[in-house]
Amino acid sequence: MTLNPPPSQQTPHSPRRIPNRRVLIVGNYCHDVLIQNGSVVAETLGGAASFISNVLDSSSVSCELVSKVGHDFRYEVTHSPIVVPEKETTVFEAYFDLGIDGIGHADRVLKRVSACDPILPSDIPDSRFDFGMAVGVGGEILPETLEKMVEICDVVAVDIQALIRDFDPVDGAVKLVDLKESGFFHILHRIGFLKASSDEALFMDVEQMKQLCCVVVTNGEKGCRIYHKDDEMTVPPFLAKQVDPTGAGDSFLGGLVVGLVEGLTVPDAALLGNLFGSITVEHIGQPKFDLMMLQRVKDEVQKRKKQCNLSSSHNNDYNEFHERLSPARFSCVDSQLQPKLLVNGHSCDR
Ligand SMILES: Nc1ncnc2c1ncn2[C@@H]1O[C@H](COP(=O)(O)OP(=O)(O)OP(=O)(O)O)[C@@H](O)[C@H]1O
Ligand SMILES: O[C@H]1[C@H](O)[C@@H](O)[C@H](O)[C@@H](O)[C@H]1O
Repeated sequence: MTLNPPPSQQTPHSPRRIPNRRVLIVGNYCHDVLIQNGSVVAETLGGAASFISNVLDSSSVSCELVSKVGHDFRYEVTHSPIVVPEKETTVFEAYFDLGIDGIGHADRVLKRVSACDPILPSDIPDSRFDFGMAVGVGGEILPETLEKMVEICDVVAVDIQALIRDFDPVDGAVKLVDLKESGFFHILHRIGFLKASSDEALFMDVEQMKQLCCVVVTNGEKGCRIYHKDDEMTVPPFLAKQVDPTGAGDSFLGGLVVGLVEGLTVPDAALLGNLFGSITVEHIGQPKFDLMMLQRVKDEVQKRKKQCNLSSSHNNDYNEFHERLSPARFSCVDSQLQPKLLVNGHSCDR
């Protein structure tokens, strides 16, 4: 199975004089408060946009980020957000001791306790991009925002959490609505990739969506599964010692897009996604990727591209790529230093 990136969903536009910028990330930064047994165990920079830009920046993939925060935003970030002085930054509380259902599904209960402004089409630059990533966390992506993204980006990857989250009016608890009722359904035939966790995938019809775009369902320590038209396949995980699952799906999506921008096939790019996801669960908050590991991954990606160019028969053998990436992944050993406050009992031993 090849599962190559779907062709671009470009709308007709005049011939380009200026080359595309590479990746546009749209989604608000937030403050994450991690709570266990009634106590705050960590406060960190959050938001899918922050985890994704961390992966892209670390992998030297140039990106532009559109994000809104309030006057109280606390973090130094590489990609400056738009500050809305009269608003507060989006805040999520993540409760790690509620709602664990015994079979590893709900690893945390999330409450959005404050929400910054939505991102409007006019907040997004008018340039063209190779990839767009619609990665809201607190309802900040509007249907018209996504419409603008599909117009200016060759391929758009969407995290379903940006589309199907609803928030309890009293305590902000995150609820999910069916994708068909989300108000975004009419735009989805124009996107390239839809990423969902296995819990979120229950809120869409995968059989229907895989006809419209490439669907990627992540499944924690089990890796991920890709669906496109009549093809589907599982892409294996990397072993990790889980400390905090926050941001794993975001880093996964970052790794997937790094692979696609580099010209890898979808399964190979998903392997990079699994790699960055597995490293992220070993950290509380934003992972700092080991420089040696990043260099080894870059080298392996280049080797893989050469190999695929030489022989199309290698295209489907992503197991070999997995074997080559595994040692690179284990050069990143600082997980031993992390306090293990948020282990959920679903981690793997190396
Ligand atoms: N315990 C783990 N061991 C190894 N890899 C993991 C583990 N947890 C997550 N991953 C990797 O990260 C990817 C994304 O994880 P997951 O499916 O938990 O996403 P998610 O629920 O969207 O995460 P989040 O909402 O916390 O960002 C997985 O497909 C897998 O590759
Ligand atoms: O920082 C986290 C992270 O981005 C998660 O993917 C998202 O589900 C949460 O809402 C957010 O607080």
